Amino acid sequence: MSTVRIAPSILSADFARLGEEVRAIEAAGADWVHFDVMDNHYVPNLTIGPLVCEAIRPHVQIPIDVHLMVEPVDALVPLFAKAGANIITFHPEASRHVDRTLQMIRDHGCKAGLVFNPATPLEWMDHVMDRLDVVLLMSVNPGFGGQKFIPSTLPKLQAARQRINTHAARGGQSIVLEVDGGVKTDNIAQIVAAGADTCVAGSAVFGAPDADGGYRGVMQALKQAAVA
Ligand SMILES: O=C(CO)[C@@H](O)[C@H](O)COP(=O)(O)O
Repeated sequence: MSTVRIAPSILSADFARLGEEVRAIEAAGADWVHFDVMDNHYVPNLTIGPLVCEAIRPHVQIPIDVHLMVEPVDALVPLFAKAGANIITFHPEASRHVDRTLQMIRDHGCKAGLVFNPATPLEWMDHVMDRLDVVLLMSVNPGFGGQKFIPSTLPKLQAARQRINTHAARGGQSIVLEVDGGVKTDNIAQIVAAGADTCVAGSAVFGAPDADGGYRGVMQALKQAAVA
């Protein structure tokens, strides 16, 4: 079985049963809970905040991976850290001081990461490599679940993987390479081959429940397809 991490995005979960839904994905083998925060300003959609993070925290042991699609960023960092987030990622163009925001996240005891939209250049990474725990490449434009994977993400993943490996070869810390948007059983192998070690999947997971309402079947299918 593959060692790729799967982080189901609860954007596609049943919000009326969120506690049950996150317990079900953990029981099915999910590695992280991916938690999409949208502010109707940086992105057109409006979703969930620290209160919901705090509410689901007691339901799972696995890390909560908070993806901030908000502008500005900094005021939310302490709130999500207090609400039980383990990882906080943000878009560099949404923060006036990227280095400071990364450090702030780490100072609050969370892993820190940058998120790159399809048209955001990877050069944003170069001067903050030593502050990064996660690099998240968006393979759709952020704002909505259920969109189609943008193929130009594949060479971009290879380029990000090269930067991360070069950094590690020079004695730097290890950095997770995560991809988000349109990940399915029929493209996950290519995505992992291009260098991703962590895949967010929203509609692919929550849109394919087992007969008992769990998600073991689809989680297993994604992990198996990742190494096919
Ligand atoms: O952040 C986002 C969208 O902005 C993602 O996390 C999506 O929620 C992933 O959903 P699918 O593309 O897997 O349905």
